[in-house]
Amino acid sequence: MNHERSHALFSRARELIPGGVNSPVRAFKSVGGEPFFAQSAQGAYIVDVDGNRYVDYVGSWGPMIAGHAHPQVLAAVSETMVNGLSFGVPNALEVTMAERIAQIVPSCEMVRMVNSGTEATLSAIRVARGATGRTRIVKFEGCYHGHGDSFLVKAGSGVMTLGLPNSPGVPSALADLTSTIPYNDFDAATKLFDEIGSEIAGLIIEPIVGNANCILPRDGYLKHLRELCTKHGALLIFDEVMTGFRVALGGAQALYGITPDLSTFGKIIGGGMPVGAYGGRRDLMEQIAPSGPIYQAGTLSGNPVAMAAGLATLDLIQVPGFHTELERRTHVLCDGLEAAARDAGIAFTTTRAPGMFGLYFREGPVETFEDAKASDTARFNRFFHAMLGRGVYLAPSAFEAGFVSSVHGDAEIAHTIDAARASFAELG
Ligand SMILES: Cc1ncc(COP(=O)(O)O)c(C=O)c1O
Ligand SMILES: NCC(=O)CCC(=O)O
Repeated sequence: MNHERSHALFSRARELIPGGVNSPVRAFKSVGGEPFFAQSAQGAYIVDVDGNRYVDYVGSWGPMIAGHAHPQVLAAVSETMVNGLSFGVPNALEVTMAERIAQIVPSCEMVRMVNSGTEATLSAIRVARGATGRTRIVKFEGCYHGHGDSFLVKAGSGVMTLGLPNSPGVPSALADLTSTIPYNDFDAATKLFDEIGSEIAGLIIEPIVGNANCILPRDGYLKHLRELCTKHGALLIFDEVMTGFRVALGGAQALYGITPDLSTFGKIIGGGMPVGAYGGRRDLMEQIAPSGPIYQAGTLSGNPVAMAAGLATLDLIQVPGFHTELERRTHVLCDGLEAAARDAGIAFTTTRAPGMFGLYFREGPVETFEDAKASDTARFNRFFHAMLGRGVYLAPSAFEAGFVSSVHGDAEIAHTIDAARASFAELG
């Protein structure tokens, strides 16, 4: 594959943009090599500036659940943009969006739109602190909630990939207020709440962890956390920026039947435009300015074009059976990859939730962050490049979930499994 133009762009980018990228996970740091620069993307495919075409399992890190450049989403954007790109006064589409989210996710009795997942999570913990009058936050090792100060403590995603789980620049006075515990460890949560439960404002969790590869909750684990929060007067915050509208229409909270106090969203509800949202119990959300004293704001929040793209995407995924089909495709892909690895005698396993998956170069099961870290990442890196060379783009890190969209059809999945068969054979 020729990557001449991408290489030239990356050289220019590195002169002026730190690391050549506007978000670290794009830099191919851990897998090695250089990122490709996108020219266009359509359906399940992304095409680079050198004309190479890849089946895309990153999907812009989550939003493209209905495929890239879906005609209905593009039409909604074009129809909306001619009326103006931003108003700075309320518009009808943001009301429709709030109604839609509240209808799909019943725990969100009220919703506030923001511009990224990071904004959603940092606003949610501000509400948790403001409403409870407490300061401590609990999170889980390997979970990523965006780049807010309070979350860059033993975080996943790029910070973990780059070995920077505790970022410089976060004052220790603030980081010390974030306690981290191992995901899926019932006793660690009980013990922490027994010790400092009365000081905990909120516990934030990726109900399915997608930023330390892909780790599913053990039976009863989320319920256990719900009970601990209720008992100790702390708020349970589900960060559904990744899982929301994906693992089920109503997100992980619908899949597992748990009601959080607050939820955060992003990615899919923007349909590829910059969007985030947070919502939850009415009594909590009413404490946000201007109805209450907890301040949170945004020049571009509720942007009409972003709302239009998000609503059009929600229209596409609200079709009955959408998520069942997404789940089926995820299984076909993961079963195929496991079979190919078995035939090649490679220690390999997958984890799956509807529309998302994890790949591990080790035997299963994978249930904890420690299990995920025990994957042979050097092998993953070689596999990543072997797949890329065969026209399959996986997340460029052993610690990121992959995404399946509704337009990853039989042909794309079959191509992926064939590519994996050849790639596994090369790994030896
Ligand atoms: C679970 C989770 N929360 C929060 C974020 C932050 O979202 P954003 O990158 O839009 O700020 C991400 C992804 O980046 C995420 O996966
Ligand atoms: N799972 C990782 C992300 O979704 C983050 C994308 C980014 O930081 O660019």
